[in-house]
Amino acid sequence: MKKRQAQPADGPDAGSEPPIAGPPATGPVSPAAAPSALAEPSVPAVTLRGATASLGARPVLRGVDLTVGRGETVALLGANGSGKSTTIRAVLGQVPLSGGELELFGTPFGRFRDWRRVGYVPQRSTAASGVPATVREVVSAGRLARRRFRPLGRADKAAVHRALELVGLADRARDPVDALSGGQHQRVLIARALAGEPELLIMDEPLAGVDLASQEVLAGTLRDQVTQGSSVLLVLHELGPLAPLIDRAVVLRDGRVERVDNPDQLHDLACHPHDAAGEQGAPTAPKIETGTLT
Ligand SMILES: Nc1ncnc2c1ncn2[C@@H]1O[C@H](COP(=O)(O)OP(=O)(O)OP(=O)(O)O)[C@@H](O)[C@H]1O
Repeated sequence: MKKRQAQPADGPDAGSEPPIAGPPATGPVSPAAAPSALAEPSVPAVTLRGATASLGARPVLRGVDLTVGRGETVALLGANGSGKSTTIRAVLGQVPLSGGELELFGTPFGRFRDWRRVGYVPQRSTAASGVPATVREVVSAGRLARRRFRPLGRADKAAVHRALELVGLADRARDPVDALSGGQHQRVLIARALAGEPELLIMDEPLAGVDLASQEVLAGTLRDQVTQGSSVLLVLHELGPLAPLIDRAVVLRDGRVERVDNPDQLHDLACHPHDAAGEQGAPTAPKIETGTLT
């Protein structure tokens, strides 16, 4: 099935800021990559090699290797505190690496400017609740990396509308975000990321605290993105309705990759998440230890 070919992002409105995530922290960067890597669709969207990072004095990432290929959907799993959120925050430049290498679309992080290619859905608890804005205004912020400080054009407004339709909230566009339920709020954040038409979508626990209806909307939306060739990196506590979309699950433990599960193992985990052994006593897939849903 799939996939949309990744387009090289250049041109006058190419975004240069991280996606609604504040300025990236500075940190060591890998050696320069060839400029042609930006135009090379086979180059992974994300490459982390031996990434280490500390929060305060505490070493949190202890040598993480992670690759998200073009059109690939990778889930980060692991117990509470294993370093999942820190890993994606490192990919976004919010947590500086103390060692190792990070490349986005083949470009060393320190030289990466093309943030319009990246969409980010933060954990819902860190999202902008209490902000006096309408649903459309929040979703429009997803075009900022493309527009910088210029007003939205027709294409921007169409992209915002499309994103709202994708998450089933077009009829709520004028409502204040504070008038929405938790699950609907999560859908707004997803629409904000989708409005930027990213090639790489990064999501931190998109299912946490989300009702079944919104989970299904999310699964459908993600399927649509993947079909178009987007790459997806997401933190999950359980695979749930997203299981069929996931190509690889990278399980973290104590800031390191404990193991990587392929689609067959994922099928077992999705169908028998709590079975450590099959009917004959033969092991199926090792159980994924997850944190609790918040
Ligand atoms: N600001 C901080 N300062 C110091 N330590 C931190 C900070 N934020 C997180 N940590 C610690 O870093 C470790 C990894 O945290 P992280 O949020 O990446 O884990 P996680 O796997 O996403 O956990 P969860 O499933 O609970 O969201 C944890 O031990 C956590 O206590």
